Amino acid sequence: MSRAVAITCEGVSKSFALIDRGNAWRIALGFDASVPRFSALQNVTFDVPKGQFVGVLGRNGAGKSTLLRIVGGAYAPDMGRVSVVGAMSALYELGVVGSRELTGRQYADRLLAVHGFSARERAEMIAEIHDFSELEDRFDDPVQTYSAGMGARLYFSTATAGQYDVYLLDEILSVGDQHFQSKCWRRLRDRISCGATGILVTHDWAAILRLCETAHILDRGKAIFSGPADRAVRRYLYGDEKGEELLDGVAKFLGPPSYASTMRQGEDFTMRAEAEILQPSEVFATFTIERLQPGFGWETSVMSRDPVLVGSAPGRYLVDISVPSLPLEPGHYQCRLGLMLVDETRRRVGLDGFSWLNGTGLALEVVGQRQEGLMLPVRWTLH
Ligand SMILES: Nc1ncnc2c1ncn2[C@@H]1O[C@H](COP(=O)(O)OP(=O)(O)OP(=O)(O)O)[C@@H](O)[C@H]1O
Repeated sequence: MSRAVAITCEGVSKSFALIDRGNAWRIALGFDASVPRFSALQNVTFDVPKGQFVGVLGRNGAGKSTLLRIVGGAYAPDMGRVSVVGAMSALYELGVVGSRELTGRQYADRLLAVHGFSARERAEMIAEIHDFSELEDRFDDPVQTYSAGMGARLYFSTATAGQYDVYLLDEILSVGDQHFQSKCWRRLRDRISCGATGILVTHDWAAILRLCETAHILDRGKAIFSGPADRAVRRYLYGDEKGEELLDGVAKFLGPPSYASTMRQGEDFTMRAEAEILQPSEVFATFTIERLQPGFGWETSVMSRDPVLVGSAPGRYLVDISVPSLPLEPGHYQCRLGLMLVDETRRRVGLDGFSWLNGTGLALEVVGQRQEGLMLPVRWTLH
């Protein structure tokens, strides 16, 4: 069954005039046609299904923000078509743009009015924005007296105060301090869980993994990759989908490990791998079980505390891992198993491994009753 599409971007291209001192006067006089142009986006096509967030990755100047602005209607494309279904909130930049002489309160009121909220709705929302932004007394000071972080907090709080169908987010994750960032994440998750659709433009690939199922990579205005977010991140980080750079020739696994890829919750989990040390050196192994919680990110569910010494002399070694009474709730997980060196500065140097990041993740499905045997002994006392 095909899913409803909320955002369509079809064959979108955009160029900008290359302005320099020599030709600025031509633009000023409206002779744009004689000014050389530079192509910022070329024939970009993608859809965003309703209820999904997609990520857009790319190096500086790749065209990410231009694309987002075209989707949001701030720029008109030279060619192509964009359609967005539903009410939209666009967070193009973190900071307050225009109207800096207004107070925070007046600014929020104006932005909400632009989005069509009635005076009554605005009054309620402004109280909530005041609270969420934590601007306290400064909310009634002119925006031009705000620090960059305060401006970003005002803008984020206002642009996400209403429940919109579509969110366009440009590098929103650098908003304010850690405390405020985690509030922003909570709010976004809240909106997403209510069925919002969106596009997240960022250099922060971990944020893409937290929020998006699919992602696109732009390179000099062209979409060079579209696919699952983890593959896009590998490609963005490493230039191909192979993944992490590993140091060759020290130690390696002799084939994939053996383990049961489907198991019942509470059963003993075991995994066996064979490794070979090729050069005399202390080789360690690490093991984690993780899962991607859409909207929350990768969470580590089981982790061996420290890297474990496999051996130091060349030869073959059996690596056995066990997790008694696997304490995982039903769901789909990924196991990561790696070999590494730990250098004198305690930096870990990867030698070989199985990881979703390398495209060699070890899938694990846990079946059983949700919550069965996993209840923490929490006691409630209500006064
Ligand atoms: N209004 C504009 N006028 C002229 N050139 C522009 C304009 N907006 C963007 N550009 C140019 O278009 C190209 C793409 O810019 P864009 O801001 O979309 O890139 P980006 O991928 O978002 O980059 P960054 O990661 O650095 O924010 C850049 O070379 C930029 O200089």
